Amino acid sequence: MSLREVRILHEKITSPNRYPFNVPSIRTMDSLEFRRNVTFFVGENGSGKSTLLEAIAYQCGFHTAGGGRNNYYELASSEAMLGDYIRLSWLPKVTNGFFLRSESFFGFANHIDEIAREYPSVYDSYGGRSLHEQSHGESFLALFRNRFGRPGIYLLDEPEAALSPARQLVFLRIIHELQRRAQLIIATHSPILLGYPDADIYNFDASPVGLIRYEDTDHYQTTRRFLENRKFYLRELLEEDEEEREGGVDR
Ligand SMILES: Nc1ncnc2c1ncn2[C@@H]1O[C@H](COP(=O)(O)OP(=O)(O)OP(=O)(O)O)[C@@H](O)[C@H]1O
Repeated sequence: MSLREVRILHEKITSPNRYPFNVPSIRTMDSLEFRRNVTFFVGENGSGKSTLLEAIAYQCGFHTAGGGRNNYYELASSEAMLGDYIRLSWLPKVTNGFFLRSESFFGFANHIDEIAREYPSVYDSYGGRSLHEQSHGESFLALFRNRFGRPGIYLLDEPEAALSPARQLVFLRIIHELQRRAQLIIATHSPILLGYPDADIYNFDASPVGLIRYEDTDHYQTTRRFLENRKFYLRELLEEDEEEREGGVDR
């Protein structure tokens, strides 16, 4: 583990009411400590996980649309608006690694195809063929298996997006191998990935963001309740919906 802490430089912020400084998790955060090789960010949609992860990627010098230090490509890099307002503390400093954003993976695959026109051997790092010739989930796993091996820091934003539950379990093994020589920070909604043992989970729904036990996350509790008693759960959910509609205002 080498990234020890991220600190928000509140003293530099001049427009606290604007994005990203007005996001509650960011507004109330002084610093986050990284104590383990695997750290998860969990929280509702819009709670600020990607905002912070992107800012960390920016400070690492990774392309903020996804990729490593050497992957500069046309896809407009998102501005990582928080990037200049955080400070990272390292021991030791690492420069190697990868930032994965599921939503910009398509652009990344194009970029690799372009490189391959001149250097076909680039595919060796991505399962031997174009990422576009593999299914969404296959291409993710090809990237994880082939490119994620070296020591460094891996910042992953919802890596489960394309993976079936069985492949998420395969991915857990990849995480397990990788964390022996690398640090991973993963924003996720997957109750399977979150179950990885010996990880810290930071809850972005809390103000300030704090550690949470796996079993206390909404993701675990909601999934568990659903799976344990699906019929009852659905009846409540759907009937509530009908009652709301019946009692609702006519449009
Ligand atoms: N470029 C932007 N300009 C203004 N607001 C933004 C911008 N990007 C994100 N936001 C807002 O900031 C908040 C945090 O967004 P962020 O993407 O960090 O959430 P998240 O926790 O990663 O969500 P998800 O789980 O849905 O990916 C949201 O309310 C979002 O609408």
